Amino acid sequence: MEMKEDKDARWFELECIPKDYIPLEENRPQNLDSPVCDSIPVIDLAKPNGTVEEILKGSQEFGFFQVINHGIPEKILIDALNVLKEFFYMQGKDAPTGTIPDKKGYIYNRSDFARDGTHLWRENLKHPCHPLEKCTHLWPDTPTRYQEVIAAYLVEIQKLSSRILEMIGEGLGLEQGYFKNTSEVQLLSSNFYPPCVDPSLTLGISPHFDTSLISVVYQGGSTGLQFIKDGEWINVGASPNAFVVNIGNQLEIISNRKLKSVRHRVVTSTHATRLSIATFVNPSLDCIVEPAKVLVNELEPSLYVGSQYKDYVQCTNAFGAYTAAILNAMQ
Ligand SMILES: O=C(O)CCC(=O)C(=O)O
Ligand SMILES: [Fe+2]
Repeated sequence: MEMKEDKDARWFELECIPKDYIPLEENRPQNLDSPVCDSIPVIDLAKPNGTVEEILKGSQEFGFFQVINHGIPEKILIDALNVLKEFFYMQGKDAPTGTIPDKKGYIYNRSDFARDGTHLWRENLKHPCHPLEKCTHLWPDTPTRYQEVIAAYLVEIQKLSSRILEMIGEGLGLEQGYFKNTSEVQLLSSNFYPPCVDPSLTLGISPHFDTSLISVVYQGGSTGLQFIKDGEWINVGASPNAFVVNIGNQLEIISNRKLKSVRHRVVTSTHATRLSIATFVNPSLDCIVEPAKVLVNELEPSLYVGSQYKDYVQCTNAFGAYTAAILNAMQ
């Protein structure tokens, strides 16, 4: 995506990287020449057969796959990227960070902290999305189109993610509709990663696992997302109309580890800006998450103790630094 680079002098006129953005040597991105993975499945959802098997293969081997021909109108995707781009451009140097949602609302952060205390090379906007009708009006209202455009985007993500979860359920041998009333598109997290003069010294997002069932990411053809495979960082390819889907910890539990939640990160680029929209499809807060009964037997005993998703979120700070505020806003 073309981005004009006049947004914020704090990001774009930096010729050397401030010390507090540089992690300890062992936490820096090593080997930035990692290969682009051509083996993670790119699944054509318009195909009549074989998609369930491909989705399962991607989820077992890599924890990642992409989907194309998903039927979501391109305009909805482009509008969403554009309105988020405008939102990020509007946050001035002096904009307050860490806006805590009061009841419901949103959180905007610039250069938030990685676990080791260094700053990440990104800006981030996060907000609850469920139930949609009840939160739309509490999201940013500048740009003025924000709420309308993002709500339209999320309606499509709800449909797409239900379809994908249904296929995953089928592949695992779960009863039809297993996820139907127990999963929600709960959170949106959008990231703006400006170019960086030395990508070997910074991280857009540090290595992490997602705490979702699945995460659905639109990256508009940009690069930077990497996942780990056999100890090596692999780039997720950039196809403009594809969604990247990855398996989160909750689905790893429900599948009794047949599907893998895989560590991933975002690296920066010297020339390209990355804008991504991650949506987290999570269990409803009061769900008890445990391995599905049909996947547990004498030969394959349960590998996890069940726990309520809300407790899990609370105990692991699953929604990031503002988990308590977001949880509060969601209840
Ligand atoms: O695609 C991205 O920019 C990173 C999204 C991600 O991994 C996350 O928000 O958990
Ligand atoms: Fe993630």
